[in-house]
Amino acid sequence: MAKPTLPSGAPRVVVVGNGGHSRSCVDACSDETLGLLVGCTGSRDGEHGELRYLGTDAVLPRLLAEGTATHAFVAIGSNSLRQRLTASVTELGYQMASIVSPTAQVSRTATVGAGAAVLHGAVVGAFATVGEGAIINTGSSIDHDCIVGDFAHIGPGSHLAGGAIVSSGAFLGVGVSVIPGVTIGAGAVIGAGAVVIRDVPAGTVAVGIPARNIRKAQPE
Ligand SMILES: CC(=O)SCCNC(=O)CCNC(=O)[C@H](O)C(C)(C)COP(=O)(O)OP(=O)(O)OC[C@H]1O[C@@H](n2cnc3c(N)ncnc32)[C@H](O)[C@@H]1OP(=O)(O)O
Repeated sequence: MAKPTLPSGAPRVVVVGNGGHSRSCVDACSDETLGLLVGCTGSRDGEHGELRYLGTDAVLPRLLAEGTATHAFVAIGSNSLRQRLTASVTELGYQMASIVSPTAQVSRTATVGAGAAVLHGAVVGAFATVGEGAIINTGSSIDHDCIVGDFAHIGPGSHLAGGAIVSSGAFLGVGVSVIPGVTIGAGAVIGAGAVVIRDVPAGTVAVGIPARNIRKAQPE
């Protein structure tokens, strides 16, 4: 990626993770909103496609100490791993960057937490809240007054109607619809294409139309 000219005080951001979700996040970055992307860490050497690979996560303390990076963005699709790595890089002393695609629409009355990603074409409605480290994936929408908890993931093309709540660490697969006012519990998993019309308990897998609880979610 060509290095833009930025003010000397601009955030210097290392992207933690170099898999598919990382590629989507970097594609949704703009230099104006994020700062200078200095490269990525991860386990798959040289496979990011866009960012310079800086090594495994073991290089993170050095990057911070030498001033190569000031901020981190954890670009990992797994909710639990993203949460653990966020805790680790925060402990190291990194500030957390968040990503909002220039093609996303975020209401001026909405809040987007540190470390969150709002990807291409997503819509975050009036007075909605996106928690820390949450993912609002490509083409999804969360309408007015929705709450998406910390480290939750709203999958591509999923839609939350007004006032719906997706609790911390929950995952909605691609193309899920949630009717107004429903609460999805912490760590719940909602299968692709489901239509959720009633509350889903924490730690439960629910699938289908209407969504039915099929089992307990396994720890990731
Ligand atoms: C950018 C990105 O790519 S973001 C990532 C987006 N990822 C996704 O959308 C993945 C969403 N994942 C799913 O939908 C998965 O099927 C899960 C998590 C719901 C369940 O996965 P598993 O635990 O492996 O379930 P498994 O495949 O064993 O299926 C269990 C049962 O549920 C059914 N089932 C599974 N998923 C669904 C679904 N989405 N809708 C309806 N029924 C389903 C299966 O047919 C099966 O039924 P049966 O017992 O009658 O045969």
